[in-house]
Amino acid sequence: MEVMSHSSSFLLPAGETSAKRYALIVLNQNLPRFTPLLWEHAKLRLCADGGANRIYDELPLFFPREDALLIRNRYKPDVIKGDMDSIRPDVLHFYLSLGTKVIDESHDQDTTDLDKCILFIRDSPLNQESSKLQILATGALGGRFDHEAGNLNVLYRYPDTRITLLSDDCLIQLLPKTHRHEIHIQPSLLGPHCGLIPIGAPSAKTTTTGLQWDLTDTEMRFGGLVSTSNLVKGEKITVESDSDLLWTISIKKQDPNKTLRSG
Ligand SMILES: Nc1ncnc2c1ncn2[C@@H]1O[C@H](COP(=O)(O)OP(=O)(O)OP(=O)(O)O)[C@@H](O)[C@H]1O
Ligand SMILES: Cc1ncc(C[n+]2csc(CCO)c2C)c(N)n1
Repeated sequence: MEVMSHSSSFLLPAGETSAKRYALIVLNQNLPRFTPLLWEHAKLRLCADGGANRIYDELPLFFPREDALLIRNRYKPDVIKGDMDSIRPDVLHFYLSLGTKVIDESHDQDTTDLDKCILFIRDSPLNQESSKLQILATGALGGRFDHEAGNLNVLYRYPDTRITLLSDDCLIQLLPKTHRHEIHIQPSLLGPHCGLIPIGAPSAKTTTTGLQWDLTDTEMRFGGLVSTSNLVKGEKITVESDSDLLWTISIKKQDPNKTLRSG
């Protein structure tokens, strides 16, 4: 079975990481503190409908000494896509005037704005077969539970696309059962709390290394055991399972001597 390697180098401060190729989707929730860093290194920047209000309102707050208009001009989304029932008219007109591509899919009331943005990225010419874009989505957790469940559902809907859901507190990725997984942790940024959750279907056998409570051919199911409040022990975790699992790990609060922001 092939190994899939995971690292969260996109959270490393500028200059401390090798090439990163990802698209960023800003959802309609408070911007995590590391949004400016993610924005600056993204190959494509999208706002899902009301996510544009967050960029407009909240990004200038990261730079209190700078002029808000200058910041809004500097942090211009490439695309705003969704059913357009949450973006404010003033925000829409502002980004239209800057040349942002706006895609109104109000006719589709069966898929979420996050779904719509993921399809745009998958079809983008920047997403090449030889070098696929990862997708990072900010504000995916810690809000309305129906939205959170819809956000988790996109991980299962597009299992061949590397999607990371982010909040200020944690990240979530899907570990498809088709691969063995090696997860590389930057201990200064991530952990120690983590979880492995068989949300789509039960797992008859999951085996891990590198966790405080490792699993050895262990069964997991809702209504039985799911691995929450686990702890990472080192910098490398391995996971093998007969079922797709959600992997989640906590994001450390900012070290006052270091900044996750590059601006
Ligand atoms: N409270 C939340 N918690 C988690 N994710 C959210 C939340 N609010 C929005 N999102 C995410 O941001 C995307 C855009 O949000 P937006 O508020 O524009 O959606 P919407 O479809 O207008 O929502 P509503 O169900 O309120 O009509 C959603 O598709 C969802 O992925
Ligand atoms: C069974 C079912 N439940 C809910 C919706 C509503 N819905 C799902 S995604 C979406 C768009 C949100 O931007 C809306 C309104 C539906 N269509 N079908």
